[in-house]
Amino acid sequence: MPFTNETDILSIPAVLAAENHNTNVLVTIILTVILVAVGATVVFRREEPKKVPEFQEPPVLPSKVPFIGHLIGMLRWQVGYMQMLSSKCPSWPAFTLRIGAARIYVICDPSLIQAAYRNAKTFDFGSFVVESSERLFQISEHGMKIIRGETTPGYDPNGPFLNGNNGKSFLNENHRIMVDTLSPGPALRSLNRAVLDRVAGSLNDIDSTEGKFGLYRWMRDIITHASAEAIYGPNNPFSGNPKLVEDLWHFEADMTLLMLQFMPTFIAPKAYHARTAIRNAFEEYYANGHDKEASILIQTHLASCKKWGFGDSDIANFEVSTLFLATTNTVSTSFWQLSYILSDPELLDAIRAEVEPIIKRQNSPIVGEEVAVMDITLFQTQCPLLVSTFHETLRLVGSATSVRSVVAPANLKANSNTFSLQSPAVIQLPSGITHSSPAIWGPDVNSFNPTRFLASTKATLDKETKRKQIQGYFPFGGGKHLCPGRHFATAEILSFVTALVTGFDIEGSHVPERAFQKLGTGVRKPMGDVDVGIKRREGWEGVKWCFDLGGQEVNFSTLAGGSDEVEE
Ligand code: HEM
Repeated sequence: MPFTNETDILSIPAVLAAENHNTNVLVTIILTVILVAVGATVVFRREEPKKVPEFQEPPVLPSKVPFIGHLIGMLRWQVGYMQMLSSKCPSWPAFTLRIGAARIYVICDPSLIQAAYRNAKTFDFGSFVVESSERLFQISEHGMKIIRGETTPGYDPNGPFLNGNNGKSFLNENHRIMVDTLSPGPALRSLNRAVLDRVAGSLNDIDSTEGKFGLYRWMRDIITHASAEAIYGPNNPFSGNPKLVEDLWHFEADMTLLMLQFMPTFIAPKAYHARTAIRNAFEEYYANGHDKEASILIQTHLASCKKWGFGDSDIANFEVSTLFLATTNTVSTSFWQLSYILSDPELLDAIRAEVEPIIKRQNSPIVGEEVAVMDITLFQTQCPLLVSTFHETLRLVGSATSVRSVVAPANLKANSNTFSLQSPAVIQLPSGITHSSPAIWGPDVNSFNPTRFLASTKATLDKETKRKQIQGYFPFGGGKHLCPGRHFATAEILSFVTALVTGFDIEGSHVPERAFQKLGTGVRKPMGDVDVGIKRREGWEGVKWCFDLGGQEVNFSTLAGGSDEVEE
């Protein structure tokens, strides 16, 4: 399947070319040089390439600039680059990019993507976690030895990386802790309870005198404070410290540049100083014993860090990553879902009518006021349109790319496609490609269709389209590393958005343009902010908001989708 016109490959679709981006030439050149070196280290340090001749490799997509053309493309267009390439060859199930001698396999076919997720043994994520811990979180050499599994009893330098997928190692244990404490059960329940109490507090503080403010930033700050309090307890470093909240988002904005470890105070000064400030604040937090009031997630993680021998300084270094993961995608998803609903008056009315029955109004003898209690266990059964808009939002603005390294030569097989993949190599599974494919979603792929994920809509699809949509929609990734925070995020987003559309009138909202998507971003951000005014809706003026998690466990498995079953 050769390309007939190479110029086509590197020409830029209007939608991407129109986007604002600020990658300057100097930084691009520096990034290019350093990432070539990084890529070579990641790719070559483990094994020599071995060939599996049985089947063909995915076809090579050439670039006009030899050796580093695709690297320059990735740095210039970042997350959007794979989408650009794929739009030039929409029928290709996968393609290979060559950067020097290194290979990147980009998988576009939904069945092949799911096949790759299932084989976590061959397509490994651990090496990327090790690499980013070292580059982004400034872990000491002693800490890196623990992370690389070198302090594990019986460590065999020639054995499987990180002592195997499920073997004894700090990373495997930490992964298990995340999955266990964030899956439906008592730990998640208390986390949900804490985050929603804090969200309710923010809603109850709203009065009509606020004037205009930026909607994205306002939601960002509420979610950041609520998540920090739920995860780290009432004396978390962010409480009463708006500067540290700003710092978290400065870090988030330029963390890719920090990963280069090249003149960080020059190329990413705000992110660099922000990381130091957050790290110092967490060191003080732990020194003062505030972690005793933290969530089970943090207490279990801390016990594990201590057991494996991490020093206090490294423990503080880790924390920026936890809070970053817990907020970065949740904030944008909440903002977009709310904006899409508010932009369509008929949809807004329909959602208000759908959610009102799950909100009970009652006079509370405790607060002496009228309370609006939202039963969040009923989203799944009683609010199909709301849930459909949640998924449609994630389809349109969620474009995370899962990356895995191919640790042994393998065949990737699904339906009629089988490809041979060499090792070492990197595979990329960009959800941006499948989420925006007209072949999967139809001609209205670029529009927000609120009913797309309703069971009644899906029932009209033929079997093949239904299969492609199920497999091609993966905003939370998949396989062993499927986002463990998806239940927590779903509860928080749906509750927050539902309370806002039901109890408040938000004036001036519209759906903004999307910002240029930097490497490392999962959910796209808005370009700029949207100035709005907010006031209590007629009939809801005096109520206090409160979220009820019901008598039973809130199980968001069906809502958040996905399963973490993988081949071991
Ligand atoms: C709308 C919100 C969210 C989205 C769209 C999202 C998306 C993702 C994606 C795409 C991945 C990579 C999965 C892969 O490569 O297969 C991921 C990983 C992860 N997410 Fe989320 N996430 C969200 C919220 C959260 C929250 C709230 C938390 C924590 C409370 C969280 C914690 C994590 C962790 C710890 C990982 C790494 C998992 C691993 O390495 O095994 N996420 N997320």
